[in-house]
Amino acid sequence: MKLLSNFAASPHRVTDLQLLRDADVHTAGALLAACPVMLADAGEIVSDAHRPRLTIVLRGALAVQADGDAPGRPSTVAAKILPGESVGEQSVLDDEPDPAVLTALEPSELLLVSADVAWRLIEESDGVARNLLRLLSFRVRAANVQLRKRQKLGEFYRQLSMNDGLTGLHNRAWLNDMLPRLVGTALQTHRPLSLVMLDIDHFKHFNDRYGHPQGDQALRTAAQVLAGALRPTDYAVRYGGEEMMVILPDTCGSVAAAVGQRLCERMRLAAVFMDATPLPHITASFGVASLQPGQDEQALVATADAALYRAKAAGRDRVEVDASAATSFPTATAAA
Ligand SMILES: Nc1nc2c(ncn2[C@@H]2O[C@H](COP(=O)(O)OP(=O)(O)OP(=O)(O)O)[C@@H](O)[C@H]2O)c(=O)[nH]1
Repeated sequence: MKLLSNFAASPHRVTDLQLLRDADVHTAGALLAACPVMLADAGEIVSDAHRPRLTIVLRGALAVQADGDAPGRPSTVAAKILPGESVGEQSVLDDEPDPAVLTALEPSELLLVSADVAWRLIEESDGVARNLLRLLSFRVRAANVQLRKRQKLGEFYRQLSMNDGLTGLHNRAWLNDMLPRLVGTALQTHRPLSLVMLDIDHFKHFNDRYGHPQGDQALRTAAQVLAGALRPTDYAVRYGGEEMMVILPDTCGSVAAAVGQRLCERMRLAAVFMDATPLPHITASFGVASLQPGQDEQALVATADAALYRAKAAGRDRVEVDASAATSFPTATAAA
């Protein structure tokens, strides 16, 4: 930056400065008189990372870049400071250098006000203090709005990362997070919990014969069958490839076996359409298991998976219920 003059010798007036709008012009003018007016070139960084100070734009414009931007990444402009506006108030108030990076967006004239002078301006005029409070309150409000937007966006991406893009079911990442919690809750509360694992039959053949997009459509149909047949408290997960899982909290083995049967029948009957063209029906094989005392989620999944492969070996399009479902974890009532 190049020194142009001090404020007293510049053509700018106290009344042009928003922060000093309600200040006594003579007192404020006297306090600002010796403050330097600098000329910054377009693109020049004008922030001072070592000293708190107020920077007031007299001509041109400044970009404020958030301090949280990762190095090497294009920075995001958090705010634009126009003639009459100031930046750095908070750094003056808490006596900490401002970590935000200020860049001149065009050739700009800037009034630099040290923390000492800024404090004297505040002490001399209630109007300046009031303007400052209004400004800070506005900024806090704007920051809160930004924060809420980011939180919403974060939640949106979190949801997205927990769902399978093809079927819309929960995905493996969701399962890895949730199943241990569901199992833990069931064990702690002595409530039953059952799993149904299913795998579409001869799906390689389906893909080879009708094409991968048609296979994708069959997977979507299978997911719809699951989603349409479950209670709101149940969960359907795409476990991987053409294998899916249904988690049934608070459900004993005999009920889970009936759910498996119902899903098996609905899968067999479900029509698969690709652009209004009907494709052959699909079937799936199912394995049902129920949580046992002392069992962890991995053992439970392995038990349901083993039952599923017995269903495959027995001819597919059927439900195999593991012995654990017959002796399912006692409900609170049964345990009492
Ligand atoms: N279209 C499509 N196919 C998939 C997807 N994920 C996995 N597959 C296919 O699913 C098929 C699974 O084949 P296999 O594991 O041999 O099992 P299968 O042919 O269903 O035979 P069984 O399970 O024994 O009845 C493979 O051809 C995979 O390419 C997917 O997202 N879309």
